[in-house]
Amino acid sequence: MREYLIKGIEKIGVDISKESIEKLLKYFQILKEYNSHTNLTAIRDDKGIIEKHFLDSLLVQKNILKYIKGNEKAIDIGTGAGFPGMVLAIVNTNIQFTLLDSVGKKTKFLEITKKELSLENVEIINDRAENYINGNREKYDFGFCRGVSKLNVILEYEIPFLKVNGRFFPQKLEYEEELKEAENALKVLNSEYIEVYNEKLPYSNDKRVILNILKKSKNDEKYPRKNGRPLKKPL
Ligand SMILES: C[S@@+](CC[C@H](N)C(=O)[O-])C[C@H]1O[C@@H](n2cnc3c(N)ncnc32)[C@H](O)[C@@H]1O
Repeated sequence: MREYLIKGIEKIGVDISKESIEKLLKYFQILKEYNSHTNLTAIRDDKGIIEKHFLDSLLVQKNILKYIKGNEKAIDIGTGAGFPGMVLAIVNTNIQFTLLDSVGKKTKFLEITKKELSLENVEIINDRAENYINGNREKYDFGFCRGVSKLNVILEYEIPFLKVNGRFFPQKLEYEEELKEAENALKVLNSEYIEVYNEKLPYSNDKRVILNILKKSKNDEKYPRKNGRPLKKPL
C-alpha cells in the first residue's frame, strides 16, 4: 500500500514529509488490525481505506495550507476512526488537534494510535460536542467535520468552538442544497460561506467538496443547544 499512498499523494499534489508518510502507513496498519475485531469503518479493502479515508483527508490538507501559520488549534468533531483529524494531525505537527467523538470504542482506538505513533499534538476526547463546549468555547482556529450530519447541524456543533476569524472546513459529497438549507444557521451563528473547493479522489475520480466558512463575530452562548436539539430541530 506504500506505493498506492505515495502515488495518490503525488496525484493530489500535496507535499508530505517522509516521516509523516511512515506514520500514515503505520496508522493504516493499526486501523486494519483493529477493524478486524472492532467495527470502526465499513470500508475494508486496502485501496478503499487509503483512498476514501487517507487521501480524502489529504484533499483538505491541500486546501488549508494557505491558512496555516503554525501553533494553531484545530478540532475535528465526530472524528470516528480519525478522519480527517488524525491524518491532518500527522501531517501538521505544528498544529494542536482535538479529536472529538461520542463513541468510546472509537476514542479508545484513537488513544492507541496516538500512543503507537507518539503524537504529541493530539488530544482525544470522548464526549458530545454539545457537552464539550463547556470550557472550550471560541478556543479553536480551525474546525473539521466529515460524515457527521447535514451542514445546518454541524455548523451548530462547530462554530461555537471557533475563535472570531476562525475557519470551518466541512467535507461534503455535494453542497448546493445543504448550503441553501444552512442559510439561517450561518446567520444565527454569525458566519459566512466564503468559497468551495471542488476536488476529486485521485484514483476513482469521485467528486468531493470542501467548504470554507468564516466565523465573523462571537456566538450567543445558548449554541450549541443541548439534548440533541441541533439534530432534531436544525437552525
Ligand atoms: C459517520 S461517522 C464519521 C466519522 C469520520 N469523521 C469519518 O468521516 O470517517 C460520524 C461520527 O460522528 C460522531 N458524532 C455524531 N454526533 C456527534 C456529536 N454531537 N458529538 C460528537 N461526536 C458525534 C459519531 O459517534 C460517529 O463516530
